[in-house]
Parts: sequence; structure tokens; C-alpha cells
Amino acid sequence: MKIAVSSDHAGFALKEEIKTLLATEGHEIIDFGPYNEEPCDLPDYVYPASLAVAEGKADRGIFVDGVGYGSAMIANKIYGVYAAVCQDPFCAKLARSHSNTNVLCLGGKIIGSGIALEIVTVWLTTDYLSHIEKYTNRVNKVMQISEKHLKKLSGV
Ligand SMILES: O=P(O)(O)OC[C@H]1O[C@@H](O)[C@H](O)[C@@H]1O
Repeated sequence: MKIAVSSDHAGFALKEEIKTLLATEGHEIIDFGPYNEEPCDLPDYVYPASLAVAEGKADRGIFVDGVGYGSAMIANKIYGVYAAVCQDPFCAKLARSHSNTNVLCLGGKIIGSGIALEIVTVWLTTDYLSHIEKYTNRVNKVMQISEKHLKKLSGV
């Protein structure tokens, strides 16, 4: 898969570890930065990375900040992006199988890299249960909310 990654200073170290895992697994990585641990502002990196997912330039996004919710707040404001914060593999499994998320957000200050890499692996390898109507109904309802309230990107 083509995967957009981004972070802020608080997520930088974990982003780099995730990149190593993704490369090992044969994924194509688009790194939207930052490229060092200098203090920075999360939206400057997560917003362009979210756009890449929304525009289909990346299949998925994995964003890391201190606690994860900051990345999800930004990503979920973009039409076509469905982001979940996951702190354990069970949540990662359901974020895919029930909710068909295309962005995973992690907190570098919350979880160690061992759990984080397991979360990434589970999230990337779990399929959406698109044959189970209750899940598609719920996902469709979320999509309808974004149709109503979010601005569609032009040319997508
Ligand atoms: O290092 P500072 O700037 O204090 O805190 C940054 C982190 O704290 C939370 O807001 C976010 O998770 C962000 O990544």
C-alpha cells in the first residue's frame, strides 16, 4: 500500500519506527514530515498528509502526535478521511473491520513502540466487514454526515 505518514515533534520518534516497519513490509511511504524533533505545529504536517489520503495519492494515513487525538481532530475535518485513535490492537482491529477507517492516529507519549507497531500491523491487515449489513449501515450513516457537513474536494 501507499501510506502517508506525518507527526509533530512529540510523535516524530514513533513515526520513524513505523516507517521502518512499513518499509520492511514492502509498503510505499510518503513522509509529510517533520524530518527532525524540533518543536512544530501538528496541523502543518497532518493536514497535507490527510489531503493526500482524501485525494487518493495515498491509500492510507498513519499520523502520530503526543496523544493521538490531535491528529484525528485534523484528519476528520477532511472530506473522505475517516480517522481513529487506537491505543491497543483490539481497537485497531475494530477500527478497520467495523468502521473502515483509512487513517490511524497514535499517541507517541501514550504507547510504547512495541504495542504501536502491533497496532499498525493489525490495522493494515484487517479487512472491513463489508458483507455485514449492520457495519455498512453505520459506515454509510457516517458518510452521509460528511456529505452534509464537509466540503467536497474538487477534482476527486
Ligand atoms: O510538546 P508539547 O508541544 O507541549 O505538546 C505536544 C503534544 O501534546 C498534545 O497537544 C498533542 O498530542 C501534541 O502532540
